[in-house]
Order: sequence, then structure tokens, then C-alpha cells
Amino acid sequence: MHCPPTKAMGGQDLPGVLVSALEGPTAVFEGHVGDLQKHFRLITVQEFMGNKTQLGPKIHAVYIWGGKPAIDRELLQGLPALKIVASGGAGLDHLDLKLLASFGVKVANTPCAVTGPTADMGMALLLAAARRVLEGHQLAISPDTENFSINWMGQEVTGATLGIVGMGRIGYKVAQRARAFEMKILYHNRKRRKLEEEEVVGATYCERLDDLLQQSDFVMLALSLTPQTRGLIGRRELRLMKPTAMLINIGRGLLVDQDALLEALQTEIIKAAALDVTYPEPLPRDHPLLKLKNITLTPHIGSATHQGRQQMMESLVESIRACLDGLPIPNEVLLK
Ligand SMILES: O=C(O)[C@H](O)CO
Repeated sequence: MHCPPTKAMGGQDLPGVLVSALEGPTAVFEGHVGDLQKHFRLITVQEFMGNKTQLGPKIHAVYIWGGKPAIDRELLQGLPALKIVASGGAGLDHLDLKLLASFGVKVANTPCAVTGPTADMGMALLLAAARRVLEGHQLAISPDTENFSINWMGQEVTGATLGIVGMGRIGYKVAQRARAFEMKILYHNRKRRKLEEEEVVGATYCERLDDLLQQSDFVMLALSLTPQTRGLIGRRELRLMKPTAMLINIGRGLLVDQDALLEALQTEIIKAAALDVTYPEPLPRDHPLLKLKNITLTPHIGSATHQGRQQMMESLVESIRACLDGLPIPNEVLLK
């Protein structure tokens, strides 16, 4: 669902929104923050910390980006007028939903804004791993022009089997894209999709994750991090995969046991991995994963497109305004 932009509110006394930082490397998106500023008075955590008593009661919403600002009981106690936490992106693993509900605070996220871009990123990583794009780049710019592309080979994507783990919005978009690449598609999900939905993308349901792992040439993780999915892919699961298979992760780093992955890549239990997410982020510069040839890494940029970010901000403004106006909240996250 696309959330259309709302009209700007006038006046000096705009509702306060707590944000992590407006300047520096962790600043909320430059260029897009203007959308929030049109509607709200943005108060940084630093400002709030310096003047809690005066600013606390003026803050009606918190805008979260990249898990920041972190929300705990102490922060909530300092925000007596807080109505809503608006979190950019789809993932909610950085939020304690029960705690927020106990303070009567609503939550909204922006799943629609990230779906397409993240699925595109999944395909970009899949293709990069399959065709060894990063190694190819290194060879293309290497002084060793003698061996320019001699004996250079990657894996064919057409006709290969893609196993998608997590068939929510993003997983389904990946399937749509993979279909255009004539891939065979398997998927594993808590809940099976409707038959018509499976047929549209030509996806076959695997009730058992093990079956998907054993049959896939590419395994793509497109699911959210929860206590149930943490460490879903460990040593055992990696060993079930084909030695020629590649693992792509566009979900969260903690879905995978990273030590087990490192070992599997070093000992060629699997062929390659392509990760947009790791733990921690970024990985320490001396982390052994950074030294491998059979890995493609990107810095959690699945949803990072200008269009996606714009839509994200519009959607957040829409949700905060609806909440403060006492209207139904678009993209409200309901506690299950
Ligand atoms: O949760 C998400 O949607 C992404 O990780 C944010 O970019």
C-alpha cells in the first residue's frame, strides 16, 4: 500500500518527534528529513537528554532508523506524551513491542517502502555471487592483463533452483523476479501461501526447511529475525546444502550462525555466500569473513534507494499524523 503525502501543517507549535541525530554519520536521511520537518518539530536525543523535563512532554512520537534511538523503559518514562513509535523499514527486531504496549504506545513501520528495493537487492546479490562479479571486477582492474578472463566461469542462474526462506512481501517479490530469470522456485514459510499466489510465481511449497536446503542451488533468506528464527541456518543446515550452492541473506545477520558459515565457506561445504546483513554491522575490519574470495558483502543497503526512502518518509509522516489525530494508523504493527 502506498502512503500518499499529507499536507504540511503550519504554526510554531508542531508536535515533537524524537530522532537520533540530524548531523554526522548517523544522521537521519539528509534530503528526506525535510518531509518530517514540514510536519513536526524534530528533537534530537542529544537535545532531549540536555533538557528532559521541558522537552519530554512535548514529544509525541519517536522516529526510529537503523534501530536508533534505542527505546527502553527509562526513555519511555521520560516521554509522558508519547503516542507512537514510527520505525523505518520492515524489521521490528530492535523493538520491545510488549514494553511499548504496556506504555500504551502504538507502533508503525514501513513494509511497503522496502519490499521492492530489498527484493532487487536479493537478486543483485544472487547474480553477483553466481557470476562472481566482485572477483571479475578485481580481475578487470588488475595489472595482470595476461589472464584477463581466461578460464573464467560462474554459475548459470537460468534453470537453477532458488529456495526462498520466508515468503512474506519481500520473499514473494523475489519469487516474481526469479521467475523472470526462469528459475525453479521452492519456498519455506510458517504459513503456506494460497494456491493462486504460488501459481502466479510458479513456486512450490516445502513444508520442511531441510528439503528446500537439499534441493536448492541458491538459498535466499528473506525472513525477519524473531526468537524462533535466530540461528535458523547453522552448521547442520549448511551441511544439508549442496556443495555447489550459494547462500544469500537479505534478512538479518543473526538468522545465520556466522561461525558456522565462515567454516562452511572456508572448507567449501557450500560454494559461496552473499550477505547484505551480518552481525555486528559493520563487521570488525579484521573479521575472517572479509578475507574470503567466495563472499559478496554489502552494508545493509537492501532498502537503500532514493524512491524507497522517499516513500518511507511519506509513510511515516502519514502514520504519525493519523495516530496524533486519533485516526486508524496506516501500517500499524499489532501485538500478536
Ligand atoms: O528492516 C528493514 O526493512 C531494513 O533492514 C531497513 O533497511
